Amino acid sequence: MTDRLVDEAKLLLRNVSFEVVSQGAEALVFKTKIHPYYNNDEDESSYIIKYRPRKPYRHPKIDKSITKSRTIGEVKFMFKLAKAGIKAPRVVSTDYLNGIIWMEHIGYALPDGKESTLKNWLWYLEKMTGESLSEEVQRICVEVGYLIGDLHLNDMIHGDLTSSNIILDRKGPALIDFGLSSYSALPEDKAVDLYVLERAMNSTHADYASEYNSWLLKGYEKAHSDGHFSKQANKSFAEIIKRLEDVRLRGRKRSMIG
Ligand SMILES: Nc1ncnc2c1ncn2[C@@H]1O[C@H](COP(=O)(O)OP(=O)(O)OP(=O)(O)O)[C@@H](O)[C@H]1O
Repeated sequence: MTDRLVDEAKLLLRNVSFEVVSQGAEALVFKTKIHPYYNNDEDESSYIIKYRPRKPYRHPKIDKSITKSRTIGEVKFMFKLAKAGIKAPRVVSTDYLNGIIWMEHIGYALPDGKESTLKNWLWYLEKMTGESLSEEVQRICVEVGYLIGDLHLNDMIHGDLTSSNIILDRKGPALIDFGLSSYSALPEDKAVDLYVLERAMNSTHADYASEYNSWLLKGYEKAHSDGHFSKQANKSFAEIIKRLEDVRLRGRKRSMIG
């Protein structure tokens, strides 16, 4: 399956050598050294190519239109993030008709060779070092919470916050994967975004999730209370947290009913 999709991508990306990074539900992700427009043989930069393949079970016309609108939606969201100064990869180029986004590669290799997603980093610490609750982990979780706070202060919703969709870069944490992103000023939508992350942390980092989640919320609160965005931000934080409690309650009821 993947081989066929990689072959399809090779046809679209002629003369571009790449390695496969991941195959998710929506897209294949490749890493390349090649810049789409200029000869960069001399520089050390890497790029990520995200490719949404055709879905054979969809009518071709509908498939084309879905791929086009999702790719454009993701690219626009990334442009807005850059404009708002929220850390995320910069878009280099897009071929939206073929579902391709070429973007800056961010992050670095962890000592075990894996990409520096928050998940891989926390797992590495959990398994290898016994330093899961260090001051550094607390600082990074607070920074991630602050980043998400900034996202929400700009009325932008990620839609799929997990520890895999946060990459630790030398310049600080950054968000990736905006395939489910949207725009909303509603506390409910922001609370659901936070709840998705809380659930993801609970399932992916079960032993330390309560500490991680409380540090993430601490950073989220800091973004709302340090006055860098607006004076009203504090009030909106209180509304979001109230909503988050409702969302958690609904989540618990749903899991009790099954
Ligand atoms: N700009 C980037 N820089 C570095 N690594 C990246 C970048 N974008 C994606 N990746 C890597 O590729 C993986 C998958 O990317 P992404 O989440 O965008 O794809 P996806 O198909 O939507 O994934 P999924 O369906 O699993 O959520 C990430 O977890 C990360 O390891």
